[in-house]
Amino acid sequence: MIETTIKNNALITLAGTVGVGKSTLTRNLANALDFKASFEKVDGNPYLEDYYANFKKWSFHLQIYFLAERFKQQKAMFESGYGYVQDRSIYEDVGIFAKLQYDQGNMSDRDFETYSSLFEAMTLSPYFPKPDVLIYLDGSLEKILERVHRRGRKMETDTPVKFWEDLYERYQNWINEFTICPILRLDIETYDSHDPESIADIIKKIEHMTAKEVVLK
Ligand SMILES: Nc1ncnc2c1ncn2[C@@H]1O[C@H](COP(=O)(O)OP(=O)(O)O)[C@@H](O)[C@H]1O
Ligand SMILES: Nc1ncnc2c1ncn2[C@H]1C[C@H](O)[C@@H](COP(=O)(O)O)O1
Repeated sequence: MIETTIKNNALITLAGTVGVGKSTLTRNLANALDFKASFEKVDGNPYLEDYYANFKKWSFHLQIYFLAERFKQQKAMFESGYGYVQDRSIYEDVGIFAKLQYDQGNMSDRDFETYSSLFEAMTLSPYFPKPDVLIYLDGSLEKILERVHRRGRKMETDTPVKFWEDLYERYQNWINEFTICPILRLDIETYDSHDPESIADIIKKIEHMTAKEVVLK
């Protein structure tokens, strides 16, 4: 565990496209800070494989499932008083994934409106505070695809590269418009998640971003 000035009830959220390294960094940052880690569960997701096989049929079901999971996750974090590193933000679900499928005609107007109003109602609840910082992981698409293939989830490696290119481009646009909380951008070529010095360096950056303003008397 590292000595830090980051408040022990902080919420640090990681964002970035599939395979960029969120789960790995979430785990290592949480360990170093002695924070809890909140992961997005892929194993046991009842829709994910069907979704990749048929976006049109399963997009709405999958999004509702992710929202429900996210809600339970947020509630658990709220009730335990935070001190969490969170693997992926809810803002990506709606702003990137659901929107992508809607724009490509895989979610109807009616389904997208139902989904969006549910999302808005949820985020108005006290379970959804703004993160203290959002760490955005970025890198070249080539490097990210290499990681997706190394990890080897078949449903992802079988998905045409066009989908990953589209997702990647949407992420670039989304983060440039994101204003909900402070953003720490990290280039994945500049750190090693398994190296304690890299993690310490990232923690220093978070400290700078979350430091309270010093009031001079
Ligand atoms: N800093 C890193 N250097 C090299 N490989 C990494 C690094 N971080 C993650 N990986 C690898 O990349 C793949 C995707 O990482 P993961 O953390 O599962 O990404 P995400 O949660 O963003 O989908 C995994 O095989 C993981 O071991
Ligand atoms: N909201 C989502 N819609 C569609 N697919 C999603 C959503 N959230 C996550 N996913 C997918 C993308 C990956 O295949 C897995 C896990 O994501 P990862 O970035 O590897 O943590 O779920």
